[in-house]
Amino acid sequence: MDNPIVIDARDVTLRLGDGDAAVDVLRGLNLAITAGERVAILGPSGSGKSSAMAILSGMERATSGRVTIAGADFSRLDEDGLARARRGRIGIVLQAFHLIPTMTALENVAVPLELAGEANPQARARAELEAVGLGHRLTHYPTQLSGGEQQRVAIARALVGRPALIFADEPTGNLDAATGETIVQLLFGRLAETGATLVLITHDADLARRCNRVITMRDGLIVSDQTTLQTAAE
Ligand SMILES: Nc1ncnc2c1ncn2[C@@H]1O[C@H](COP(=O)(O)OP(=O)(O)OP(=O)(O)O)[C@@H](O)[C@H]1O
Repeated sequence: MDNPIVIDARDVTLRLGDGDAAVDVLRGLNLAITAGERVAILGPSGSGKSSAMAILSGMERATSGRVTIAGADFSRLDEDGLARARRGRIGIVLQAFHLIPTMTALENVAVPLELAGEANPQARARAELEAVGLGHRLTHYPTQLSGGEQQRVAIARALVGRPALIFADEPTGNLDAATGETIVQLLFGRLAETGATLVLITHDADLARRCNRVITMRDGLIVSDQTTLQTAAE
């Protein structure tokens, strides 16, 4: 059987600003992504990558068009509905980690489970941190962790609720090359273990090539969509 479609975007547009200041940031995005794919979205600054991610991850509503994510029609939901729909479906890893500074690593990772009212948040958060090699840093605060360690916590937080989809926006952008490589390997390893689908936003063509599909955006449109020969093991 074919893998299910986890992202189905049809004719998605995004217009920001009013009147003369209005900008057509997305000008008709069509995209279908199936479960287990690792998709890079590449493109120059201002091409609309982050805006596409904001819509596909339910952080922002499209101006027009239809977005279905893991079975939920995001285009019909209001802000509260989007927040609920994101929970359990979507995990996000950002360049600047975005951990909560007043919470320990363990508490940060438990947050999505607590918000979702799930059982045993602390025990599951601990297991997830152990899976990213941070079992010895459970009670450390973000400022007590290196950049690479903070990104491991962010990966654990993104995956702990077992979402169908992970969005990563320049996940190695704040890390040196060696640490970035370790983080990419860790992220891809955890994706293979959990079965989550990846959408990776990047400027970095080398990083994009690690994915099995590379989409290039320019001026609010997809201008190329190529499947590569990468396999899940790489
Ligand atoms: N609130 C806004 N009002 C008007 N235009 C906006 C607004 N936010 C973003 N834009 C414009 O939308 C376009 C796409 O921005 P977006 O951040 O999605 O691009 P990007 O490809 O992710 O760029 P980068 O790689 O630099 O992050 C840019 O031209 C930007 O100036």
